[in-house]
Amino acid sequence: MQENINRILVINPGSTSTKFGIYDDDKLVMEKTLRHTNEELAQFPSISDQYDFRKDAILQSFEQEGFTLDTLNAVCGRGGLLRPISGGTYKVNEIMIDDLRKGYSGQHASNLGGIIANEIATSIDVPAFIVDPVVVDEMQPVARVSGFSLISRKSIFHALNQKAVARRFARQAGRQYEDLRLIVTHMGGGITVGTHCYGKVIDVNNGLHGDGPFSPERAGTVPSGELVELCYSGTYFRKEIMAKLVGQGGLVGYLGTNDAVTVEKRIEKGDKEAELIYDAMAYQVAKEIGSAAAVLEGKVDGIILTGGLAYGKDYVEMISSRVKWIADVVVYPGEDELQALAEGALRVLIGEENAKTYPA
Ligand SMILES: Nc1ncnc2c1ncn2[C@@H]1O[C@H](COP(=O)(O)OP(=O)(O)OP(=O)(O)O)[C@@H](O)[C@H]1O
Ligand SMILES: CCCC(=O)O
Repeated sequence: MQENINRILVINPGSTSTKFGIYDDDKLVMEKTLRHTNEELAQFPSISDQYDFRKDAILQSFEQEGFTLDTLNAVCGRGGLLRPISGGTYKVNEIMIDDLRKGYSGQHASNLGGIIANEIATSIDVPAFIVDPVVVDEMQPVARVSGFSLISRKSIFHALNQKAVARRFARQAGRQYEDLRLIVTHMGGGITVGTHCYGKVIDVNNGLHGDGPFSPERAGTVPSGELVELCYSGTYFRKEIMAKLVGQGGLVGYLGTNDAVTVEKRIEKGDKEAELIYDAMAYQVAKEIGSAAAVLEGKVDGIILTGGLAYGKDYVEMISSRVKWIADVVVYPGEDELQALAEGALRVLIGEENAKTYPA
């Protein structure tokens, strides 16, 4: 390998997969998705117990592809439910590892990203980083006020992909991300709608167990009084209610599947319930985009739709037709997360940016 090229291993643990890639600078050399079955993961009581299983799977596959660790200049993982921090690239440190291990803000597969990156990097004495974890918090003060004085709104969202696609939009428009006012909607297992104002996400729904549109497997905002009544009805355990909000909410709760492709097939066959629920999911996303447009006072440079659901042409149309009066709608299906991790690490390795220190 040429001496002036930085080889970076990037790691993105998801709920049902571990994705990793090798980059020479920002060029993809190899990428792999290791899928984990329910049975495989069910043997681990918690996400942190999956650590060795996921790390060994990466290392084994890495070697099978003919790569050796000593060629790496850095390792970068997707960061997890840490303390709220601003966006950017962070060097992994002890406080971070401790927070990731205990799940400072909760349990999420991405908690393993920084831990695995750190272990591999330490073994070969190169730096380990995380980039734009799900807890990136750049919300403006007014967005934090929930209306219920005991609870503040939180920023938990697809920060890595949202920022990556926003930068991609800016590059394609010949502009700087920091000069744009954008609405970025990531639509995957969870759905988050971010209001990006001059390089900061000043408002966003908490897509994990907070608010916003319902999604393939999460309930999003629900009528609060009735939820409280249900919690105290004696019918459900706490765990069951939580599962109905996250994991078994949204499409799963109504239609028994989190797979939008299956839903589309049911609609084609004339399933009216599926049609209504699918349309409701688009309707709620469109309403959230409308709210973001109000936050940006109607001055919006673009609306970006991204994530797995953005592959669905009909679904995209159901949203676009409701919001295209606000600004042009651009669709980037899937996600750019591995590339975003590599670019985040590279910006630091080539001195374009300084790595931030967690938790400052
Ligand atoms: N071609 C397609 N048409 C419509 N929907 C699709 C298509 N491909 C994938 N999807 C849907 O996208 C959703 C999953 O999106 P994605 O893969 O981004 O989620 P994830 O990575 O599991 O979760 P998250 O993005 O929230 O981290 C599923 O509902 C899936 O059925
Ligand atoms: C909302 C945080 C990312 C996810 O959907 O898992």
